[in-house]
Amino acid sequence: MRDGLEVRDVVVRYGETTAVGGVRLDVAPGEVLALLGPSGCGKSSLLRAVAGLEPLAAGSVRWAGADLAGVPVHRRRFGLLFQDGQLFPHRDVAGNVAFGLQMAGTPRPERARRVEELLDVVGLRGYGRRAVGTLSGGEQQRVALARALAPRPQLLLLDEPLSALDRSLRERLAADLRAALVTTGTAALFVTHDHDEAFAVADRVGVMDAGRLLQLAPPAELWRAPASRRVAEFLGYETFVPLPTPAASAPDPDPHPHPHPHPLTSALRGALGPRSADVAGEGLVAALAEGALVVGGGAGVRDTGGGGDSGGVRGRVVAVAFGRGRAVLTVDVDGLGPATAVAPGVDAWRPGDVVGLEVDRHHVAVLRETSRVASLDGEP
Ligand SMILES: Nc1ncnc2c1ncn2[C@@H]1O[C@H](COP(=O)(O)OP(=O)(O)OP(=O)(O)O)[C@@H](O)[C@H]1O
Repeated sequence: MRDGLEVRDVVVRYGETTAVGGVRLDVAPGEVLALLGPSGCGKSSLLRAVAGLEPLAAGSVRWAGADLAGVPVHRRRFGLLFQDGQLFPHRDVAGNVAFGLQMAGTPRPERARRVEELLDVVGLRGYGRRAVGTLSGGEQQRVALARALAPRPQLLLLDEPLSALDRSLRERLAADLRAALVTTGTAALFVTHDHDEAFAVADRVGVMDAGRLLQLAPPAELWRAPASRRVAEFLGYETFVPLPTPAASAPDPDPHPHPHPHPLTSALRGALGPRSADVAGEGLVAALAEGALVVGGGAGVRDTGGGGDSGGVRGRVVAVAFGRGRAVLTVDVDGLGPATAVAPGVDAWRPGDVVGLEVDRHHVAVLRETSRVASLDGEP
């Protein structure tokens, strides 16, 4: 018998629409797993099926080895938290947090203790007597989280709980949400379309598309080695550069070695080092996220010549945007087209500048593309 949640080949259908097309995953006790994917990929449907709110067309959902088919929502001991926490407006903060405990018949002194404890966990100590209508959106979601955690659910199911909040609040709350789950040792399944949020909250992230789970891995592993271009795109990789097999490491001696590899190909191979050699072979692609191309040579220095330290990769600035303490440039790299580069200094750059570019390998992943793509070096 296994501990925790086991989702096995779950299918959810709405009439002709297959929203979830056979998903298998586990959530260990105390583990936080995020489901990441675009709107309509089926992540909410999967969450609702685990909750018991949607019938399974096929497959099974088990907790601690017991099949939950036929177990109604309120008997699963799973907590639910949605985008809009839906607090009871006529109860104060403590009354909201105490709700589940009251339903379970928890004695009053223990209830009061637990409410204090939970308000502390979500950073709202002393808020018990406040009317919920006087709270900010972020505070209301904190109360909703405390209310969901109070009855010690075996699993907390969260559907985009932060998406109604503004960005800076979301970032802070994502960190606080993770801390609250870890502190209370609560296993959670967390649905989001925001990769930063998934990375901030989860121990492992599952990337979903069109009702399928494409990859499930810890954030660092997912970031370093996305299984496909589709996964990489969801994670925020935006530019894809083919990496032809270098002549030296090709299985057969290449009758047409590349005498002049594209400077960017060489720079990527140099920056990636053994990572690109490890996965030598056909169809390798480097995926570049924002931050992968960095304007070298210090602020205000333009490279109009041979490239200097940048290994000869040059780009022409097409557009300039402000990026929180740095410039985010759209640069046209010969043979690659438009790509994003970051640069020190927020107002030192103008469209038309030619800049030298370096590669920051922490923002680059190597993946294998099944269909061949044209090479920067002019090889097929
Ligand atoms: N009650 C329903 N009746 C019919 N079709 C539905 C229903 N709920 C969802 N769907 C469809 O199932 C598919 C998956 O929807 P689901 O809400 O699970 O996706 P999602 O990834 O959570 O998207 P979002 O982030 O927009 O909520 C979509 O094509 C959607 O239109």
